[in-house]
Amino acid sequence: MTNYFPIHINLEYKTVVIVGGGHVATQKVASLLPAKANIVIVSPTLHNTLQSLAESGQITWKQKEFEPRDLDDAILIIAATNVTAVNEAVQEAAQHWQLINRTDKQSESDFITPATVRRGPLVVTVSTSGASPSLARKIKADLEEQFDDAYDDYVCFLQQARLMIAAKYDKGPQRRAALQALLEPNILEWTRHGEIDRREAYLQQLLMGATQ
Ligand SMILES: C[C@@]1(CC(=O)O)c2cc3[nH]c(cc4nc(cc5[nH]c(cc(n2)[C@H]1CCC(=O)O)[C@@](C)(CC(=O)O)[C@@H]5CCC(=O)O)C(CC(=O)O)=C4CCC(=O)O)c(CCC(=O)O)c3CC(=O)O
Ligand SMILES: NC(=O)C1=CN([C@@H]2O[C@H](COP(=O)(O)OP(=O)(O)OC[C@H]3O[C@@H](n4cnc5c(N)ncnc54)[C@H](O)[C@@H]3O)[C@@H](O)[C@H]2O)C=CC1
Repeated sequence: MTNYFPIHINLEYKTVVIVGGGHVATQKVASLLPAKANIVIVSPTLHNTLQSLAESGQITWKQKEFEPRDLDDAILIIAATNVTAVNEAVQEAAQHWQLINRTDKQSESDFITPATVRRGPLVVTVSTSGASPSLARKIKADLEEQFDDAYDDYVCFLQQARLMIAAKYDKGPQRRAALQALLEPNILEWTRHGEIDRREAYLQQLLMGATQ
């Protein structure tokens, strides 16, 4: 089994080339779009969902069969055609500095993509290291329930509160105690119920030094 190293890459304005424009390519595009990558699809055909994204300029579609020069600017490459020989040719054409994901052959991939739950800044990913992609998908569905939509606003609040606490207290025990007190479970509940005033009052207390 490969022990993959999990990282979160900033792909903004970086080019990701996907060869193939079918179901699997559509799944990969869905997880790449929030990362604001420059997504280029090389494929003679395009899945319906991807057609509208191409029309609105959110992705670039090169309507053609794969050629090695299609990979020129790619930092990441996803080989997602239904033809093994084409996926092999994509792998062959990749330079040593380009990372490739063979969607049909895990053992030949430099990276694999996890199942991902996004709630604003909160990103929860699941991987089975390729052992069972379906299990990764199932665990994701469970996590979607556990981390409901309220987490978006909740984590954004924690981010702002953390900045305010850092501005108020120097590094040290008082700052640590205030940051720790932010994990008070009521804050999530207040967020869920729209009780923003109570949440704000709690933060103001922390900023006045009340952490016990
Ligand atoms: C190694 C990896 C490489 C990669 O693609 O990155 C890979 C490889 C392969 N998947 C295959 C099949 C399926 N994959 C899914 C679903 C997902 N697959 C995803 C990731 C990964 N799939 C990477 C490992 C992830 C991990 O476990 O850590 C998810 C999580 C994320 C995503 O795709 O972005 C996404 C869920 C999306 C979501 O819900 O969010 C389903 C189920 C379904 O679609 O409902 C099936 C059918 C059931 C089955 O076969 O188990 C096959 C055989 C193909 C064939 O038969 O030819 C291979 C090839 C091989 O195993 O070598
Ligand atoms: N990693 C994963 O999560 C999964 C991987 N797979 C694998 O992914 C592969 C693709 O599956 P789907 O997307 O369902 O197939 P699909 O049939 O929906 O799409 C295949 C795409 O490849 C394109 N294509 C074919 N020849 C090409 C060429 N020479 N140059 C460029 N594009 C070309 C087709 O036009 C089509 O758009 C399968 O072979 C399967 O092994 C399948 C399920 C899940």
